Amino acid sequence: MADFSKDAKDLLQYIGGPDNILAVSHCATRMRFVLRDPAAADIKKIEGIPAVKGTFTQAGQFQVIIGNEVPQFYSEFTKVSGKEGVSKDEAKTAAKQNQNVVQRVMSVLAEIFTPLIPAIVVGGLILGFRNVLEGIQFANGTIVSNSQFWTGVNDFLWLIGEAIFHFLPVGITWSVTKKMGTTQILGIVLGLTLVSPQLLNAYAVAGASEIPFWDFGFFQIDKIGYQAQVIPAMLAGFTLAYLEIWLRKWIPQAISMIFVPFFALVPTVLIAHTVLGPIGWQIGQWVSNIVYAGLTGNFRWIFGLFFGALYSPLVITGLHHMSNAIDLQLIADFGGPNLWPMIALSNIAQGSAVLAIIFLHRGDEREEQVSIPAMISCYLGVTEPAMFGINIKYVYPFVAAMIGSGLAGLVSTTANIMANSIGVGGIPGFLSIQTDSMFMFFICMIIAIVVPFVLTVAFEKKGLFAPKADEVTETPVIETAK
Ligand SMILES: OC[C@H]1O[C@H](O[C@H]2O[C@H](CO)[C@@H](O)[C@H](O)[C@H]2O)[C@H](O)[C@@H](O)[C@@H]1O
Repeated sequence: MADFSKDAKDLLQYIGGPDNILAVSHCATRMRFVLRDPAAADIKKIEGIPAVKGTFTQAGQFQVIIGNEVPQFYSEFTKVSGKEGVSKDEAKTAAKQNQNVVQRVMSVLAEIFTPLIPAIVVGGLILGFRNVLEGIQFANGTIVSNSQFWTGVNDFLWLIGEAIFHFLPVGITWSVTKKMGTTQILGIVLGLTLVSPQLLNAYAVAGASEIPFWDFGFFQIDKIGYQAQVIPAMLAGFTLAYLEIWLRKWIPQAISMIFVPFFALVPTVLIAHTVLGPIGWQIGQWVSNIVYAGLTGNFRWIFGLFFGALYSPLVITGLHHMSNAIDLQLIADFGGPNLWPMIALSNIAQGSAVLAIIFLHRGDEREEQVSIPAMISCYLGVTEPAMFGINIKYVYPFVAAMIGSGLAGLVSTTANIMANSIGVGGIPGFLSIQTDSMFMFFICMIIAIVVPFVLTVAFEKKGLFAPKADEVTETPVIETAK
């Protein structure tokens, strides 16, 4: 494991010392700071730190790209700086930063869904494996129909798959309370009330001859579950969090322990089952119907082309995780996401552009220390080390990857490629693809590997999209928001 103690100390010094840090956190590959005085950070020096692959400012956050080892770096940084996490005041300061409404919505979605990804990826692999066990027809039937052992495995794995996908509202309401800094256990309880076995399962609603209800004499409330639903859970989660924040302002400290949780949770559960749930379900269906129509309509190839090409620039902004909200709604409504396969292809395309750079610059040991791990990381679903360490630096590999990804996206939507779930967004991504889409997904993978590779080689040879030599030596600074 790398020793980051010196790099962490240097970062602390160049960023302006502990007093200049209002908040620090990290995501999959970056340290994210809210700085008191952003001008006090010496960007040139920070980018000279060996562990740092680049910096940029997005939506008021100063982000320092470290790569996959960011959790270790973060823990070292918290030791040397004594700074950890985000306090309420700090969060307020961060919220005041210059974000427009769209940016705010996207970053909120990204923050809520990022903590859920590890579980969703496990779920995706499980669904893919179960698909092989019970979905593929061999000459004498499926694996499950021929083996008690594999039937047992298949049933057992659904315990985990169901927990991840059907009980997803619990993860969402928990994540909302975590993001809002309110009581997380209340978020978990609220989520459980949306998927409780006392309710009619969401998947049984369409075929039910009658809907059970709570009978209050002069009015009734339907007992409907919100299994796998995203928007009802988000609406309920935010209602709970804002109600709790509001109650804390009014209820005296001495009795807040009893009254705040009670008056936050009970009304929220009631509103969730009367208003927010039905409305949220409807909105969720509209969103997924619109996206699904875009992904399956006559012009789906254009949608695929643009989404494929533009996904990696979206990753640069850090707002890409909001796509998980849409994919999860597509899973709930259509049994699988058809947006996510393009995400996996885009990540593969970035890795392939780096592969071309490794080939073109073979023998450059210094660069290979960055490029080889970055390529592996891309092929396993994390692209920032590749993009910030190599592709954006040289520009033409990034353009080549965008073109390759756009073409792969075009083919993916044209062929209606569908996944079982969100999976590992790289080469292992094929494990999460539905069996009847598997062949075309392999074709798309070939496109996402070959096109960026060939174009990167061609662009370098022809000098196309290449920055001037003196610009390449600098690690790029990408300003995506002022
Ligand atoms: O910012 C980290 C990475 O985020 C995305 O990948 C992660 O989420 C994907 C689902 O949206 C999942 O398939 C992948 O395995 C995860 O690593 C993004 O696609 C990556 O480019 C990015 O590096």
